[in-house]
Order: sequence, then structure tokens, then C-alpha cells
Amino acid sequence: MQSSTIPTLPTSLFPQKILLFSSKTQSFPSKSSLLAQSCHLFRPKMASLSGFIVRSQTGTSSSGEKGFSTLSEYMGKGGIDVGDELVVLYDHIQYACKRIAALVASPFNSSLSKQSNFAGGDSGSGRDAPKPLDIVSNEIILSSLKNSGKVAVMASEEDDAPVWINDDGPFVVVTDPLDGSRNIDASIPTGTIFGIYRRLVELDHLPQEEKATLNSLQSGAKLVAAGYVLYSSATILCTSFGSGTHAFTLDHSTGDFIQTHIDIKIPPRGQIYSVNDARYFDWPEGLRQYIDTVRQGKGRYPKKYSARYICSLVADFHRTLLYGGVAMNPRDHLRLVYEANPLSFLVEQAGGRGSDGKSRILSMQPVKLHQRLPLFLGSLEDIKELESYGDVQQKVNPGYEV
Ligand SMILES: O=P(O)(O)OC[C@H]1O[C@](O)(COP(=O)(O)O)[C@@H](O)[C@@H]1O
Repeated sequence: MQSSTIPTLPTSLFPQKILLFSSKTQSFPSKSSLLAQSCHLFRPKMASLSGFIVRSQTGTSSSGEKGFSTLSEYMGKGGIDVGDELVVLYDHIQYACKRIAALVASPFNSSLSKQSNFAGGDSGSGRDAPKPLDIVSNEIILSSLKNSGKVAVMASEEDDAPVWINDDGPFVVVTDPLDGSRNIDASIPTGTIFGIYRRLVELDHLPQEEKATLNSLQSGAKLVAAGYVLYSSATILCTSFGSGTHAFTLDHSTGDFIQTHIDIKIPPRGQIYSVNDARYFDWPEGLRQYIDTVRQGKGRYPKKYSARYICSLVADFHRTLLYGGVAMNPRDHLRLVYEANPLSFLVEQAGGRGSDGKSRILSMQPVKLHQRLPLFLGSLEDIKELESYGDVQQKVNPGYEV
């Protein structure tokens, strides 16, 4: 096994904070449980994982059941044991996402992102001009994947074609490095999305470009793992290895992702729809009828629905996963390979459904890396009800300025 080359994180990235939640709670605890847990807060625990030393200030469960503090511990031999190679890869993904989290929270990110408005123009084209945040995030992820030694190819929203990294890498990574970055100047939440496949060894004999593309176009049904990182008031890494969906919150005092949401179950029915409904007059009749119906509380669930739309996919998805309902973009806008597939994997593992309005996302065979499609993610009963309206995919896509 190749040894890891992750550098030590500068401590200044993670200023000391008092940790107020337990690694074993699914939601934030009551005052009394906080008191009970406080005896664990200052009992440092060291664990050695795949050559990494992690320090956690949280205690393990007092209920006697087996507990895991960090994502690396959860994945490792004492946890669900996903295998050393995937543990190493995740350590590098965590490191990359911590760097991106620091970047999006930095006072300097605004000047970086502004350069994207001038892409190709004079202001942004100088050799030393700052790069847009999504490009910087892409470079951060690529460098971490290279350092891991575990990745054959990375396919990213930011690159026209997949990047071949390492002939022996066991994994293929698809990613949208920083989704929602158009809102970054307003400090709106953003996110990284990723999916992980096994390298198709039967394609090893093909020319590099060809095998890079074919490895990246695997169907979502073959995902080994997927996840997203939400950069918001908390930095949350939510992931699945095919046995449930779990979320880990960045503890700024230690730099560890601590288990905070175990085995998330999306409610079978929610009361929230999430869509850019300024597009109402471009929608097909079926979608208008569906939204009109649930707004009035006249659907299969006789409650009036509420609307929530951040316009940042990871944030809208994260809320939907926790509260239920449906998050959608009915036009051909979001991407199958590195957005729809990983998020559908996560929502299915939580008991929900990912659909293009007609078919299950994970059953589709991608034909192009940047293939776009209508996307509906959410509670099982809500998505089924929406699909029953038949005509929910927006065909007109005139292009919108904001
Ligand atoms: O403009 P719409 O149709 O509301 O789309 C918004 C969606 O587009 C995204 O901004 C992604 O689009 P980009 O990749 O072009 O930035 C998502 O974060 C968001 O959910």
C-alpha cells in the first residue's frame, strides 16, 4: 500500500472552540445531556488510522454500544471497515474539503470569485491574477487525489475531459468541486459533491483518453461511495458506502469530521418543495399542477406545503434529506455524472428517491461527461406523487441571467 503524504494541517486553520455536541447524537442534545457529556469533553482520545494520528475531544457512547468519533474511525478496521484503500482516499478528500472550507470562509474569497465575472477579460487574464474559487477548489481536489495514490482518473465539472492520474489507482472519482459558487459573495452556503467508482480493470489496455472517459461514465448503480461537503454555518461531510447515509461535522478545535447524524432516514413524506419557481411560466402543465396542488394542501398529503430555495444544490439537498419533501430543478441544467448520481445514491441510501421526473437516476447509463438532465430528489412518497403528474420536465430552457 502506498504511504500517505498528507501534510500536517496548520493549527491556525482550526482555532480552538468548545465542542458542544456529542459524536453519538443524531441531533443537538438537550441541556441535561450536554451536562452529562461534559465529563468527556476534556478527555482527549488518540486513535491511529492508516498512518494518521487523529485527536478527538469527544467521548464515545455512554450507552455501552459501539461508538465512533471521527469519519476515519467510522470507516476503519474498528468501524465498518471499508478497506484501507478507501480510508486513505477519504483522508485525502477530507483534507481537500477542509482547505476549501477555509477558502470559502476567508475574507479574500470575494476578490477571487469576482475574477470569474471577468473570465476571458483583461482583469482576470493576467498571469498572476487570482483564480475563481471553483477553479481553485478543483486544483485542491486534484492535488489531494494525486497525493492519495488511490485514484486512476478524476472527472470534474471544471474540466472538459477526465484527467488520468495513476494507472494503478483502484478508484475513479467524479466531482463538482464547488457548487453554488455564483452566490459566494453573499456568503450563501456552497458545497462539494463527489462519487467514487472502482477502476474498470478490463479497460486497462485501452488508450488513456478512451479509458478515462469510459471509467468516468459508469452508471450510478455502480457507485462504491458518494458524498457531499456542505460549507455553511457548519461544515458537514455527508456520505454513504452503500449501507446507509451518515453525516460528520467538522470540529474546528481538532480538524476532525465528527459523527453527528447516524443513519439518516429521509421522512417518507415532507412538507417542503424546493424549486426556482420564477420559472413557473416555462414549466410544463404537469409540474404547474403539482406545485399548485401541494401549495394548497390538496395533494395526497393534505397539508399546505412551504417553499424553500437557496439556489445552491448541496444546501437545498441537505435540508431536503433532513426535513423531507422534494428538491428539484426541472430543466436540463444539473449534471448526471457528478451531481445527480452521487446525490441520488445518498438519498436512496436514506430511503428516498432520485428521479429525472420519469425514471430512476441510478439506472441511467451516462453517455457524456457533462450530460445535463432534469433532477428531482427527495422523499419517496413526494417523488412518486410528483412523477404521477407525468409531464414534469421543463422542455424550454431559454437561458436565465441570474
Ligand atoms: O438557475 P437555476 O435553474 O435555479 O439553477 C440553480 C442550480 O444551479 C446551480 O447553481 C449549479 O449551476 P452551475 O453549475 O451553473 O453553477 C446549483 O447550485 C443550483 O441548484
